[in-house]
Amino acid sequence: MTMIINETLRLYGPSSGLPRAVTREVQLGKLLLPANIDILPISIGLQRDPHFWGDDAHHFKPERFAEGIAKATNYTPAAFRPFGLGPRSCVGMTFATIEAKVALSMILQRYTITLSPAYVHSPIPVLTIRPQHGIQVILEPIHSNA
Ligand code: HEM
Repeated sequence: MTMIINETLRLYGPSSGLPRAVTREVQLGKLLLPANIDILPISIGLQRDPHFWGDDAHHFKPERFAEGIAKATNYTPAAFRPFGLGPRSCVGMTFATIEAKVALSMILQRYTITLSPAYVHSPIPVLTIRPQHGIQVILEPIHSNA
């Protein structure tokens, strides 16, 4: 389940970019950033970059996390940062991850989930990344008394 959550956050994490204030002139690779500007590094670009993730970067492949995040990113922490990075990273990361696992476990103990034929894949950024037309699924009870 951890691998599935990580892969979901890699491709469809709620945060598409993390705004940062540049307080002093800084060289960032080939770019010379002047002081007193705001920048928006796009996380979703890094998390889909074939340089880090390979030619199948756009495919949903949870098994790429089978040996952990460090191995999946080839030891490049900035390539996977759905909860940010560094001293201002998300304080709710552990809570959110556990909550997702508890909720999913409760659903999967009771139902099988199939994607509805009505589903249209169209993730869009509206403050956060979200499915433009919702996610229609078919839930079937596993036990007759569910
Ligand atoms: C899947 C769920 C969540 C995701 C993807 C997420 C993602 C993020 C991201 C990307 C940041 C910005 C980090 C940065 O600027 O480097 C952030 C900050 C923050 N998040 Fe979350 N978050 C989630 C859930 C939560 C929850 C459940 C809580 C509270 C219980 C929470 C509390 C915070 C707080 C307080 C900050 C600001 C930290 C700071 O500025 O020092 N988040 N989160």
